[in-house]
Amino acid sequence: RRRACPLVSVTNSLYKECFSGQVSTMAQSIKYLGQEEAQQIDEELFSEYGFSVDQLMELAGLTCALSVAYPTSSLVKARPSLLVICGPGNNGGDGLVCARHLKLFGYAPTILYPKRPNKLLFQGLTTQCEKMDIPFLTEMPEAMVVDEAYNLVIDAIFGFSFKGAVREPFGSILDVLKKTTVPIVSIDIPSGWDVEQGSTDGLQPDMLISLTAPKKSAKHFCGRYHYLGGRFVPPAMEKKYQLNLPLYPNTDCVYQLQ
Ligand SMILES: NC(=O)C1=CN([C@@H]2O[C@H](COP(=O)(O)OP(=O)(O)OC[C@H]3O[C@@H](n4cnc5c(N)ncnc54)[C@H](OP(=O)(O)O)[C@@H]3O)[C@@H](O)[C@H]2O)[C@@H](O)CC1
Ligand SMILES: [K+]
Repeated sequence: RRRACPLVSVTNSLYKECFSGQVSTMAQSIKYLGQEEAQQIDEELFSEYGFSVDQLMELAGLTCALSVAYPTSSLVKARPSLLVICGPGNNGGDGLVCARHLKLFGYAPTILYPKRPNKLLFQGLTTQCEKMDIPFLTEMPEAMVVDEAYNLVIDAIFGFSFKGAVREPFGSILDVLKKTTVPIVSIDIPSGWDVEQGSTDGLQPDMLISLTAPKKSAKHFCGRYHYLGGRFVPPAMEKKYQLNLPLYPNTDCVYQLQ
């Protein structure tokens, strides 16, 4: 059983105050996306709507940092240490952006980024983190070490393009994560889960941050906090895919679904 997550409990109570009475009714109608539909929307944002990957990745990663760090000034003073584990695709890119913003918010992230794509985008994001004095680990620590050294793990390993059996080195990393007790925050999909079916013996994160819209596997999420982020969907796209997104309040970029 996982320990209570002090970071997210504060976030939760604040959001409850803001949204009491509205959450369940509005959340019911949100569309849960299948894998192909999520990929199609992603592709269309770039091809038809003119967005660039790094633009949306910045917004996605910022949303994730905001979800973790929602005004918690006392925790910022304590400089909680976090482990951010980044995978080889865009989910990993979200993790790098998230780590950079968390550092700016006063947290002390450490990154594990074992498989780095040979692309300028990811090289740039890595350099930005290095220049912010965010340390990079060379290997995944044992579960006991993770529990002692970090207050929170951010899972940015796989997103909506994950398929099939987990390949190394990520199988071993996920095995360690399953043994840890420190709270886990998963970006978009709990890594290792089938994007639509979920997983019965996989990671059980405490927080899930769904980007753009939740994926079908999110129906199997049993953790405490489910946030929606990615407030960048143009209304015409929302209408076309009948996403039925909730109204983000004011200028907020995070919406609590659960
Ligand atoms: N529109 C949005 O909402 C936005 C979405 N964004 C984010 O993008 C995410 C989707 O990104 P994505 O398409 O790059 O896929 P993602 O899952 O990160 O990685 C694929 C990589 O994983 C690997 N891999 C796959 N299966 C594997 C296995 N079994 N075992 C081992 N490896 C496996 C695969 O490797 P390969 O098959 O190439 O060897 C490939 O390298 C999305 O979830 C969200 O977080 C934001 O950034 C921007 C706006
Ligand atoms: K993930």
